[in-house]
Amino acid sequence: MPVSPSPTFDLSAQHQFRQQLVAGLTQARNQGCLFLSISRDLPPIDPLLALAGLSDCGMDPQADYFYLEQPGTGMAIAALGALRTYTAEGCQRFQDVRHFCQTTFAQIFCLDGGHPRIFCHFTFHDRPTGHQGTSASRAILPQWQIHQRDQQVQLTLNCDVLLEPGEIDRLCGQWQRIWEHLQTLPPTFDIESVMVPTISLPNLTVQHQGFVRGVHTALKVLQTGEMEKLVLACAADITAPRPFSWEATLQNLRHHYPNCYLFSVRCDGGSTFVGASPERLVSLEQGVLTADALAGSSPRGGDRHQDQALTTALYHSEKDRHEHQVIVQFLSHTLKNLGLLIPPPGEPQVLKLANIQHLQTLIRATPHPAVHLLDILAALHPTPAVAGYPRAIAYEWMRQLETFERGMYAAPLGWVDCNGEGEFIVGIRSALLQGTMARLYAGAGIVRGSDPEREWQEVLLKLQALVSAIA
Ligand SMILES: C=C(O[C@@H]1C=C(C(=O)O)C=C[C@H]1O)C(=O)O
Repeated sequence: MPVSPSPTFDLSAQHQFRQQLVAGLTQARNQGCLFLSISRDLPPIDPLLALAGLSDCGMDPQADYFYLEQPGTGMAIAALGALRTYTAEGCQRFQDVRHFCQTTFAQIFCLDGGHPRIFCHFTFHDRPTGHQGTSASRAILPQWQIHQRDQQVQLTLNCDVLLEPGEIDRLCGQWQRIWEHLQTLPPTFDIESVMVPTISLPNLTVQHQGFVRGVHTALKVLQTGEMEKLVLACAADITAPRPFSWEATLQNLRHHYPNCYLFSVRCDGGSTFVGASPERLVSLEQGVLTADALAGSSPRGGDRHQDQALTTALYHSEKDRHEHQVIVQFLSHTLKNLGLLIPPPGEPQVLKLANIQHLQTLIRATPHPAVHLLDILAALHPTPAVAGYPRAIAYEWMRQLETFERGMYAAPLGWVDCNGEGEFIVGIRSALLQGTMARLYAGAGIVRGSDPEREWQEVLLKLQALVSAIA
């Protein structure tokens, strides 16, 4: 990906932007590139607010978008519009997406420290059936991107190098409108304008019975020793009097779950997928590769004393420690088999969220230049945290015992950049919103010693957290 030295134009002025765009397009064409990427530093803004308002800047309200934020660390990425899209399905889908990303990055000419990213989302199964129109894998080079890290915010525009003069005018006008929009944003979301959630869970008798039946079957299989863990999930459908808003839902979630990864993406069927996941699958940033082992759960206590008692019980629970260890071992072995160096993982920590707490171990590894992040994804997904172990057997049982299609639930979602760095999270604690309808997902890991009713309570806790945030 060729990169030009940084010019000193002030991109906020439209005529200067035009000059730089035209010069950049020529340079990009001369280098044989197909795309140009221009970036500009922005003053601190709220990236969610920025994305939510971009549709007022002449963007198609149905345009593709992607949002990922971890409020606690100040990381946020928002992308809008699709310049190039790729879809794939089948067992080679991660490798196919890697090939698309590498080819696309090689065709981008980056002006002025530009840092384009490709956003990717996947479904849980590599050939989903009967799902809501979402491709098994989708990778998008966006038109617009806002990236925030350590208080630094950057706006990036990606465009085709073969723009007609009329299209250049249109793009300059759009840049100007977006620039003005970002300048006039209030510093934070106007909480008054956020729709207050008023929905409650529907009657879940059928799900409850089906789930408990599934757990009993799983326990019998676990007893034979043929399987060590199975993750069973369920879906709850909700209808609201007015259409759901992913922006309002995210705003509610970011208040309750600042330590989680908040995400939302438009699916290719027109629905939106939204959630607050505590689980990173894998990230590679500044040369450090990290994968999260997250499993073993307990509710939070009503007061400090009770909460501490629950934390201690979780930490020392043989059943939860075993459930957790299955994942630590799986991640460590899989990364080692890919040729990565891994220091021995430490003892688990307890990750406390608003309503639930989990055992968590961060697995660090030294990346290998020949192993792309998407190859790591291919090897890791689905981990025993969301499928079970051994994977093939867990898969069979999951398909038999779950009566709904997982879609994007529990599947990877994230981004990669031209240096091969990126971050993927696991799309749990999530919902699919389509107009006035929402489908909420939640699951729990079953191991020997699991109690069916307690596991159902865990699922219910996760569903309740979601239902109290969707708006
Ligand atoms: C499957 C889910 O969560 C997973 C299951 C957990 C458990 O059973 O303890 C904990 C975290 C996640 O790995 C979900 O939230 O839907």
